[in-house]
Amino acid sequence: MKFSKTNLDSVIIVEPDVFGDHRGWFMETYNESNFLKAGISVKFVQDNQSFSAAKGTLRGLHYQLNPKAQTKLVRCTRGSIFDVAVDIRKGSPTYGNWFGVELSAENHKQLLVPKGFAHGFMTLTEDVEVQYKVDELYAPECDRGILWNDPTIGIEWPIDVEPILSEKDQKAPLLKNADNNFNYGA
Ligand SMILES: Cc1cn([C@H]2C[C@H](O)[C@@H](COP(=O)(O)OP(=O)(O)O[C@H]3O[C@H](C)C(=O)[C@H](O)[C@H]3O)O2)c(=O)[nH]c1=O
Repeated sequence: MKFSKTNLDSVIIVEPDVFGDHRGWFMETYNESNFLKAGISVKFVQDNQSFSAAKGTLRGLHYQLNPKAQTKLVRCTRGSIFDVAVDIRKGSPTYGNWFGVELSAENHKQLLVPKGFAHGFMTLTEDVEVQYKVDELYAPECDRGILWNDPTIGIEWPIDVEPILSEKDQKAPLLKNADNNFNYGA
């Protein structure tokens, strides 16, 4: 299992070891001991899965406020997505900066999105399944969003068509107007 840093501290790309043979392949998709050895201490309590039928579906940018903030370990098990994390910790040297990476059933890559970061993805194919582990239970009262194309963040989404969005995501606020109780270093 390989852990790679990104331009955002604590946002990590995780690449499991894949064991192929004549039947196909096997991989450990999560291993607590490997994460602890990599200095990542997290206790996941919920697994999520979503299906998006159309290419260009965009889910995000989402996060849960403290005290229900979530660390997420995201992977794509069918098709392909462009997965994005945005630093929304006030006072962070990378506040408002984003990182994106292609996660796919093919490349087996995962993205660790820590508390204090908004998360979203755009599907790059049809019939996409995304699975992710979170370390806090769903708390709708703490569920918040930021507008996917907030110009102050400037995410370079890879498909230049109008994305398919939920009503909630269409109405999400800009980062500067979003509820935010994340402070860098807190
Ligand atoms: C997140 C969540 C949702 N739900 C229910 C609430 C709604 O009735 C329905 C769809 O929820 P939502 O539209 O928020 O789903 P997504 O747009 O896929 O949002 C998720 O996708 C983005 C990329 C994220 O990072 C978040 O984890 C999460 O917000 O599932 C639950 O019952 N439990 C949950 O943990």
